[in-house]
Amino acid sequence: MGSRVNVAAASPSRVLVAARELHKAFPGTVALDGVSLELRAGEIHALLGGNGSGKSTLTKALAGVQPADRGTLVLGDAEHDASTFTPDDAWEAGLRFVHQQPSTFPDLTVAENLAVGAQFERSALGQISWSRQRRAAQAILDRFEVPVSPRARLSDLSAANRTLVAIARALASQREEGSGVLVLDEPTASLPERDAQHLLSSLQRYAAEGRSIVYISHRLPEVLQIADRVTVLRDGVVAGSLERAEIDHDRLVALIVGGQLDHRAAADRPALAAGTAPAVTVRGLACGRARGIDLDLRPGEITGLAGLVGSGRSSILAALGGARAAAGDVTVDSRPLALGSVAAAMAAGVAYLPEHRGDMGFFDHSLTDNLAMVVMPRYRRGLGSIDRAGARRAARELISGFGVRAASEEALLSTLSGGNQQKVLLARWLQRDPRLLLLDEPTHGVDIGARAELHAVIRAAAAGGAAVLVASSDAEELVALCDRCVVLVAGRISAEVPCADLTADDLNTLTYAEAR
Ligand SMILES: Nc1ncnc2c1ncn2[C@@H]1O[C@H](COP(=O)(O)OP(=O)(O)OP(=O)(O)O)[C@@H](O)[C@H]1O
Repeated sequence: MGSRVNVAAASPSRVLVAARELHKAFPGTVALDGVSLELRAGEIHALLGGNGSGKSTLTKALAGVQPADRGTLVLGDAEHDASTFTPDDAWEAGLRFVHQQPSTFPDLTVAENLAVGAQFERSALGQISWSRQRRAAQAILDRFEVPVSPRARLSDLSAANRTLVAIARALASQREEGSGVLVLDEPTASLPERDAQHLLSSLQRYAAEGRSIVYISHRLPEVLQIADRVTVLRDGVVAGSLERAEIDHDRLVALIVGGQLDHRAAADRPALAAGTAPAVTVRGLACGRARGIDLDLRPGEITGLAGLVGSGRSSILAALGGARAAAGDVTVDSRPLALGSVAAAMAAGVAYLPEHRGDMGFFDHSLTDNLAMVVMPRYRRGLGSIDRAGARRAARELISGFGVRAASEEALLSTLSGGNQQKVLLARWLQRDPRLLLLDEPTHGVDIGARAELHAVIRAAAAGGAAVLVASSDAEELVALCDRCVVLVAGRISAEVPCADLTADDLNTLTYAEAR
């Protein structure tokens, strides 16, 4: 990485795209309030900001998929009215976008994925030529140094390589070699450390060729590592822009949260009394890749599940949440739990927040409906009527208690930013005072301030008597949040370590060492 040519630093580089004074309002929210941004050739430009600060809205305005209400976009020599900017304009100007879950096709091969949206290679008779297709794909993979075979099915690749294929596809369609803008929305959010590093060094290479890379992330260590410049949004305005030499952790945090982080969240919890009986026992659990899983989960204890993608972390949580078929013996408060049934799990006091919000429990209704749905008996009145005013009151309290940024309790869940949706879903389950709380990537897409708040909420749930099981690809998060960590390798538990003196590096070492 040290050999990288930093074009941005070497010369006052060309501005490829400039956004000037963008405004965008939604009912009840001003998402962009005069935002300006310059993207230069050869730079990695980090776009940061708390949940709901306007990052996605700015990205959508640049992509033309949700134009700004007003403002100007300057693309090379051409000036566009931002309110009439279209996806075609963005494409023509060489703007490409890769989202957190890239829109690739898992059942197709790498070569097929690279051909979709471009042109399939055809023989002289006009038929699709698969051998030419594979050769063309190989050339793209070589050019962007993506270490996969054109014949591999996308679903068989690691998450990092899937993302790299999506990026290669986006870059290959840019007209001029080594120019244009690539916007990446949290590409490393669910990648383990080593895969994330692989992706970051690829991005540095792509920038050094003269592109501009916009990098949206909540992971500050990555930003410190790769950003040439940073723009921080807060409440729809630019809170600050920093050049490489000015970027440091504390400055970034201060710009993102608008002050100091609240460290109360990190306060110690009372130590767990020795000999506390487990609230949940798991014996011989088998689900997906996970096999022979034995766990004792005690009330008040937060247990982390560490492991690489595909190690079985998510399968274990889904099995205990009743969302996947599974075999084995599980008890909650000494009573056997019927596996494979969400209803049985809920009745036993299990609350499960899956990794992908869309998988389970995301209903595009109002926040009130989403929060009330798991505690409906509280609001039922005689003759089938519902105490709607009571549900709205409770929703308002939860929204303020969890610091959710929303226009009102009647806003649709889909109109909230990603991190705020996550807070609502966590708030929903915590109302039930669960006995077992299962959290898969609980702070995925959540900003640094909200993350501390969510950790405090999770600790409070444990202090209230819940046994908590957390899966995360972020070792920092696990060691900060958990009492102990269980390391999974290829579906089996390979180690169990207390977190008191554990560092994230220790945990990563365990995870990878065991994987060899
Ligand atoms: N379609 C919409 N309707 C109503 N409000 C919206 C809509 N899209 C975004 N908003 C609001 O605009 C604000 C900015 O949201 P945006 O998604 O741009 O934030 P973000 O910085 O990308 O957040 P996150 O880090 O959580 O993804 C938020 O308050 C959000 O609720």
